Amino acid sequence: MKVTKFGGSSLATGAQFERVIDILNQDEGRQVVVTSAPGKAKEFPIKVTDLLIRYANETINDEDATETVLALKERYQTIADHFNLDQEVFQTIPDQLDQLANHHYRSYSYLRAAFAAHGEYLNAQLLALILQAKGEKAVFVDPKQLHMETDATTATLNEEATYRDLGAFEIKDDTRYIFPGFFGYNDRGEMVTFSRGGSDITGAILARGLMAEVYENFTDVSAIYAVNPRLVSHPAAIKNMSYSEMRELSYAGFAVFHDEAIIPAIQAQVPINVKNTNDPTAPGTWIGPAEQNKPERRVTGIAASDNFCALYLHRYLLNKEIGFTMRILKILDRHGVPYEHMPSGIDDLTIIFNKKSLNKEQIEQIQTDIERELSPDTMAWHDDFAIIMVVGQGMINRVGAFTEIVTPLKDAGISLQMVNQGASEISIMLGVESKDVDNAVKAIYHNIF
Ligand SMILES: Nc1ncnc2c1ncn2[C@@H]1O[C@H](COP(=O)(O)OP(=O)(O)O)[C@@H](O)[C@H]1O
Ligand SMILES: N[C@@H](CC(=O)OP(=O)(O)O)C(=O)O
Repeated sequence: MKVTKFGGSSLATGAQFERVIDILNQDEGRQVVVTSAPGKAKEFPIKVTDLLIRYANETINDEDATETVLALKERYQTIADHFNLDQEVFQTIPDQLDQLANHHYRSYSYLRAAFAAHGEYLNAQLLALILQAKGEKAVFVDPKQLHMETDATTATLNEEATYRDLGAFEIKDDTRYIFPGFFGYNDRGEMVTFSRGGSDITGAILARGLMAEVYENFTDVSAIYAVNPRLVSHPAAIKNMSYSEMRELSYAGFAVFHDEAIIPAIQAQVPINVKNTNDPTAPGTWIGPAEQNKPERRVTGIAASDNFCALYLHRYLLNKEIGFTMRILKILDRHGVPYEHMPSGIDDLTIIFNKKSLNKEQIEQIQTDIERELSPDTMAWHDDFAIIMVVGQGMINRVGAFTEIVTPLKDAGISLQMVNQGASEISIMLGVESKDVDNAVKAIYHNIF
């Protein structure tokens, strides 16, 4: 049995749904299907999830949501019309959109989560209705088996309860099960979402919990490329790579696959195959254990993200001072702020944060506390910090790899803010100013590939 996830671009229009149904019919093993919400298409420049977030905000602010609701209904209606779905059968979808605003929610966070989750919730129902209308045995599954913990904004999976329930989920040979991606339920029966792009995570959890032979992830590119195809035209395709390589690359900006979705696949050793809905015969990219996925080249991929900010600290004899780092961690803990990386030198230390993890007020408070409690000689806040991650199982011995990466930056006149060749032997992390990041990635890519 395979778990097959389709991204928003694969389910954006009726024509895309038709491709998806063809793909399902080509392989009886594709029994567990995960849907995203309808994504962007030429005629629809806004993702359904973003429309739902707008609808949620309008509801919270008591604003007129008529236009947004109409736009949402139109997205699902055009898909239903493509298949001449009986209007009476379809009607449950627009009805649920109307009802969303009438429910009671414990807080605005739960309201936002429930609204956002409905993109996939309704799309999975619609796909099941279309398949049923075609005479196929397809059932929509409300993902009650996905148990979520804590509040709506920092939801995590309750692994024990989830994998226990998935272990008991019965799969009949002749049936296709259509699960919505992106959300689960907490103990109180409230919908709670993963972070954006989280339908990939649902697919991976189902692949692990239902012991799939493969986790297929259908998107709109024929492979994962060595560099973002929006940056370099016709980049080298990655035929296969290890779980660890994918995790580092997706963490650092390869938006094609969610970085947290690797973990359940690793835990159950389920291979992942990223494929293209619009080019389904292309082999795509395989991701699996390192032993079976030997690298073709020293460098597998180069990812970048400017989603970071950094605090630079300098103090002479920092290396000799016991407890300096511990006091920094205590300050961060006090303000509830996680950090991403903390590379250090003999007298310097850089703390790198994800921009989404802290607000302006926290930034100011952290700096005030560090100034007061640690008296650094220099302290500088970098708001425009980007990270480049050069990743490759083949770099493990690294002889020559560093020169290959850094020389093109020097030649392009790009100043390196930070280099971290830390514990992970398969990656080298570089910090540059955001304005330089695209040119830096292109320069490294063209020097290596
Ligand atoms: N290295 C990469 N290889 C392939 N695609 C990438 C890469 N980095 C970023 N992308 C982008 O990821 C997109 C696919 O991810 P996403 O938009 O989330 O798809 P889906 O809607 O199928 O979930 C591609 O269209 C591409 O622009
Ligand atoms: N629809 C959600 C979840 C998701 O995974 O979408 P996609 O598969 O289109 O990236 C989002 O937009 O974040």
